[in-house]
Amino acid sequence: MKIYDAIVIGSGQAGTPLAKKLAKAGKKTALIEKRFVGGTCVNDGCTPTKTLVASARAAFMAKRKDLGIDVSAYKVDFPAIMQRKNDIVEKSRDGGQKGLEETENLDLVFGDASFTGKKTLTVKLNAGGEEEFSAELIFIDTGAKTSIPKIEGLETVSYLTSTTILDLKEVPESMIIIGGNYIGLEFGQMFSRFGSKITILEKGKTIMSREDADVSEAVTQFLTEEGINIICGAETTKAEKTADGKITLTIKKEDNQQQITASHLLIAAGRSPQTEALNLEQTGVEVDEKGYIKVNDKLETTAAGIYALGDVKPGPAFTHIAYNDHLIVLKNLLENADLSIKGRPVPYCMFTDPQLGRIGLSENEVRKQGLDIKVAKLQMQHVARANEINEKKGFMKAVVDAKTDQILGATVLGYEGGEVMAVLQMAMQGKITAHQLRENIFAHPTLSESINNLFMSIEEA
Ligand SMILES: Cc1cc2nc3c(=O)[nH]c(=O)nc-3n(C[C@H](O)[C@H](O)[C@H](O)COP(=O)(O)OP(=O)(O)OC[C@H]3O[C@@H](n4cnc5c(N)ncnc54)[C@H](O)[C@@H]3O)c2cc1C
Ligand SMILES: NC(=O)c1ccc[n+]([C@@H]2O[C@H](COP(=O)([O-])OP(=O)(O)OC[C@H]3O[C@@H](n4cnc5c(N)ncnc54)[C@H](O)[C@@H]3O)[C@@H](O)[C@H]2O)c1
Repeated sequence: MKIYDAIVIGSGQAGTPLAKKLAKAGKKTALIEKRFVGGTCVNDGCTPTKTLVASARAAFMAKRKDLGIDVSAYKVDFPAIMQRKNDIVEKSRDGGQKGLEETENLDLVFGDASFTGKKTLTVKLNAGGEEEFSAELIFIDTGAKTSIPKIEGLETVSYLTSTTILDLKEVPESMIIIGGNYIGLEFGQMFSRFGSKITILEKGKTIMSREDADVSEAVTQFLTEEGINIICGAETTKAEKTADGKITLTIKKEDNQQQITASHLLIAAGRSPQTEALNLEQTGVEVDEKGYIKVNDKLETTAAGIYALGDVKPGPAFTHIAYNDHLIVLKNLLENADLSIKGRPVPYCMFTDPQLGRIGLSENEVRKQGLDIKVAKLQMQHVARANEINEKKGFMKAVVDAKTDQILGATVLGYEGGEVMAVLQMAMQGKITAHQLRENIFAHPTLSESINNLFMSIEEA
């Protein structure tokens, strides 16, 4: 039995920095990872997808003629695109691994961990054999994996997930995507721009059903204009392989039934926590009905000394949230801080083109709460910078408390929407009022400059 002060399971966006900092603080630490250093974000999530989104935008720009440049011929060199993606992923993964290996007091162990007792684990080593580990402090950062919906015949067709799609060798001729949210929409637009004929099937009434209706309407419009077929309110009842190796789905929409065939199928219908293999029954760590580890506001599980961070716990599943989780746990443990996840800002950005940057409450959420609010809204076509670069799709919107003039939430659906959203996030955190922003000096002509005009729209309303 190898005895440590701390064991971190999973080298994700919380586990990697946590293990490193615990070791640097003098705690003898083991970081156990079954696959690759960096977890989902580096290997199968943010890094590869945003690298590919950039290539897809380059293809889209080559096709556009509106800026007066006519690229008479262009080719999507898919192997080169994938090689660029692989190079960036490997550089990040290798850098992360080297950093861990060079950290004193830290052992990086490649293997699959599961509990054998309250504070003991067995690790099936990737190199072969098994080893027992024990520590008083254990941190679970095992992330999530693709959820596979129950569809008759799905097991008979070879479908892709957000992980396996990253190994494609050729651009699919056509692809059906089940799920119309982050993963489905980012991959859908990307592969459409690479040349695939894309159909997105969403079971909800709209795509991006957690967002305001004006957001999902605008995104539907720009994706449809690019040639993507979006079918909402669609239940997939059956999957079959055709004689020529394609995939046919039977879908039911209201009382109508229809069949759609494509060369490829991507499942993007959500993710579920990786807790099954952990054998949590051996500890006092409880999970909810979906398998997420139950935690309190300080990320402590129901077992003393065991913490859960990142996507394996309920709540928003983003890299920056997993990273923030590690800061909360670390500072509470090592610096006697009293940090919690309660009330922390949860910004996010969906990397369609244009992007959707979001922070705080949506208009819908605020109205449901019955708060007295004012809404500021500005179409991107009225933004000077957007006109100059001809990126006029989308809008900016902010919800403002009528009494305090504080911003409660913001939506920036537009070119580099995530960056403009971050400016509004800082204003919210710094408690800068809508009135102050209306008159603030921003450099001209930037996209952020239009924050003046956004808040002027309240006065004009
Ligand atoms: C396609 C895609 C695109 C995304 N894009 C974005 C984006 O643009 N922005 C954003 O903020 N977020 C994005 N995300 C979400 C983001 O990747 C996750 O929120 C983030 O990686 C969560 O980090 P984590 O620390 O919880 O776990 P993960 O990064 O998932 O790491 C968990 C690690 O634990 C390991 N592990 C699991 N079980 C065991 C075990 N029993 N023993 C040992 N090791 C184990 C896994 O191998 C994995 O390496 C994306 C996700 C996907 C799938
Ligand atoms: N840019 C980003 O920040 C980013 C990008 C990608 C992924 N992510 C993270 O990854 C997670 C997973 O993303 P996701 O898009 O797979 O999941 P999601 O849970 O956000 O969305 C899944 C969508 O699939 C639909 N759906 C579920 N079952 C279906 C079925 N049988 N048929 C048709 N539609 C169905 C749901 O209604 C929903 O709209 C997200 O929580 C997100 O945090 C983030």
